[in-house]
Amino acid sequence: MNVGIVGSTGYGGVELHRLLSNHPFVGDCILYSSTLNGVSYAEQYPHLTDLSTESVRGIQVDEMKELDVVFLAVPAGISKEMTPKLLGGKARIIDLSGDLRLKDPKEYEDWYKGEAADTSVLSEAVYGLAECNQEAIKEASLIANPGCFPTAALLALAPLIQQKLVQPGSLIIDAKTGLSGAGRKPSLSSHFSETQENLRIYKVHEHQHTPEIEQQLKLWNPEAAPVTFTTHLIPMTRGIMTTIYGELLTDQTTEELHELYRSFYSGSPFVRIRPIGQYPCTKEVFGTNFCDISIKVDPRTGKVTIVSVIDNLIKGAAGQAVQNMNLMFGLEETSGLHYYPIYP
Ligand SMILES: NC(=O)C1=CN([C@@H]2O[C@H](COP(=O)(O)OP(=O)(O)OC[C@H]3O[C@@H](n4cnc5c(N)ncnc54)[C@H](OP(=O)(O)O)[C@@H]3O)[C@@H](O)[C@H]2O)C=CC1
Ligand SMILES: CC(=O)N[C@@H](CCC(=O)OP(=O)(O)O)C(=O)O
Repeated sequence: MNVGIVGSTGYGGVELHRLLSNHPFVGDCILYSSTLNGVSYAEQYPHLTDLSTESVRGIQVDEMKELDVVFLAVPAGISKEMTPKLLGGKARIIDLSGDLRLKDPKEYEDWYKGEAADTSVLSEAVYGLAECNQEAIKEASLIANPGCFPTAALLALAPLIQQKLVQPGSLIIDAKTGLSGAGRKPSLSSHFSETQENLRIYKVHEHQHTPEIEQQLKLWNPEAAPVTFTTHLIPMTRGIMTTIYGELLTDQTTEELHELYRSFYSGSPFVRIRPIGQYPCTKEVFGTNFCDISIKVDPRTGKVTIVSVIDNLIKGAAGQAVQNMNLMFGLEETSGLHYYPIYP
């Protein structure tokens, strides 16, 4: 398969390049940039010296349409313009941005503060939460790859919500992220002096991933209600942890819920349900496509606590995109994604 990466100079793009360069079924991997043409990729990323011999090319839509897959690793606001130009060609498209995830254009306008993609494009886009939407993903020509926080939160919640075991409206999703989630372009809030030895809450009740989480919860259970979702910046490069609290509707024990989760994810090679009493940390999934989950009931309060961790650049972005590509092309779901976590 021949693939292209738009936004190849960004963090999502360089992670896609790493995974696709080591993928057994990928041939050419063409690197596109909106600002550079003919510049060596290893010059942009010196850790690839003698490993990457490619140069970055200017965006060429006609050429991209003839590839097998085009990954759009570009900021929100770009792919909604680019996707209509690519649709109808040979290439299947996987968009890593938030442009095509929300089905209701009004939701996009409210949360992303910009004009939504055309409704015909939105209706063609399949939400690429790989563990939960496989049949649609296999047939899709356009994938809206999930956001990093929704991936961690939704995988942690899927069994509970689908089984209607928690009080709708009681859910609190408390998330922490490393700084690479903000992309390569530096800003004041990602400045070393502003972030090291510091912990900061941000976008309180305004995070653009809130409607994405709620949209999927409602598809699983029409009675699902708005969630409380908060995000915090942690002085580390990669990793997301979500700690989720919800009120149980029945007297479930930890053992029962643990068994439910194990059985729900028994066919999912990238979701690891931890043994009872063991809680995952971000380092234990660093550099991999895993999502590790733990669950515990508090009989005193009748509440359940679920913890999930992912590597934001892999399961939260490039890795899930490659997993979706594998599903779309009938390959083993794990092709090119067999990495052990880098530890310590
Ligand atoms: N970082 C993460 O953990 C995650 C990111 N995402 C999403 O993935 C996408 C990429 O994120 P990330 O790689 O972190 O971001 P970066 O800022 O690191 O990279 C984005 C790249 O997009 C390209 N770009 C910028 N403007 C344009 C434009 N007008 N037209 C075409 N290309 C443009 C730039 O490359 P050039 O100038 O060379 O064209 C840039 O390198 C974003 O939508 C992000 O929200 C999703 C999940 C997790
Ligand atoms: C640390 C940091 O700033 N993370 C970003 C991650 C969001 C993202 O990647 O954007 P999408 O909406 O395209 O998924 C944030 O919280 O907004």
